[in-house]
Amino acid sequence: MVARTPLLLDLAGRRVTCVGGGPVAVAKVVPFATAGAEVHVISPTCHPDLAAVATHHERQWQAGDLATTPPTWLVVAATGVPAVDDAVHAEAEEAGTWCLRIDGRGPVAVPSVIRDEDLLVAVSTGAPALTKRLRQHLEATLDGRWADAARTLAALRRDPGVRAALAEVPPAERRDRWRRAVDAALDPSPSPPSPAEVLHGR
Ligand SMILES: C[C@@]1(CC(=O)O)c2cc3[nH]c(cc4nc(cc5[nH]c(cc(n2)[C@H]1CCC(=O)O)[C@@](C)(CC(=O)O)[C@@H]5CCC(=O)O)C(CC(=O)O)=C4CCC(=O)O)c(CCC(=O)O)c3CC(=O)O
Ligand SMILES: NC(=O)C1=CN([C@@H]2O[C@H](COP(=O)(O)OP(=O)(O)OC[C@H]3O[C@@H](n4cnc5c(N)ncnc54)[C@H](O)[C@@H]3O)[C@@H](O)[C@H]2O)C=CC1
Repeated sequence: MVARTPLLLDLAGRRVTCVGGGPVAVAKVVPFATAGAEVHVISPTCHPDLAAVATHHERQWQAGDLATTPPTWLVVAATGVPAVDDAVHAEAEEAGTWCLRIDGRGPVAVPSVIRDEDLLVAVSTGAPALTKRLRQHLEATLDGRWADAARTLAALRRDPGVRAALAEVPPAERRDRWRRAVDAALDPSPSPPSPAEVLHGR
């Protein structure tokens, strides 16, 4: 078992290089482009859905391809050709670049994701087919009030008025107000307390 550590990455404006342009590359890399990554594909062929969101270099992988300006943050080894994916992976380790291998043999892997604006649930198991089934099960059973609460509370967390009000109270009181704001946001009663009022201490 590979014990991978879950992290949340902000890829906006960051360089992602994808070696290979087949259907699996599409599934992995289109979401990175949607998240704002600057995606370059190095591959003799490139699926149109990937070409639509990336710069396509129509050729095979060459040693030195990760020495880019700006630097490559993440490389996806997506040829399915072991010798090529090995070469990409080795160069990534040398350069300190994260490497997602679609054959599962790299340090980086993508989870299954349920996303509704500020709410994100990520799932991983040792078996991708089970991961997908669990994601579908959670999606079908996840109550919409969690996403509603996330939307409300994340907006309040960014609100300068709320930040200013909370800056004036000691950390223990701040934590208590957030805990009560969560209770308010999840309160199913017809006229629940307002999370904003709770955070302002009113
Ligand atoms: C390690 C990882 C690396 C990575 O790709 O990041 C990886 C590797 C491999 N996947 C393989 C096969 C399949 N992958 C899927 C589906 C998904 N695979 C995803 C992620 C991951 N797949 C990473 C770890 C995930 C984790 O930790 O749980 C998901 C979750 C996310 C996504 O792709 O967005 C997405 C579901 C999205 C959703 O929720 O819908 C299905 C199901 C289907 O297609 O219906 C199958 C066929 C059934 C099967 O084989 O299990 C093979 C064998 C290929 C072969 O044998 O030819 C390998 C290589 C290997 O490790 O053996
Ligand atoms: N991680 C996952 O979720 C999954 C992984 N897989 C694995 O993915 C692989 C198949 O992926 P597909 O996208 O279907 O493959 P594919 O064969 O359709 O695409 C491979 C791509 O790599 C390119 N390529 C080949 N040699 C190259 C080189 N030297 N330099 C640059 N590009 C090169 C090809 O032109 C093509 O665009 C298999 O190894 C399978 O085990 C399969 C299903 C799911």
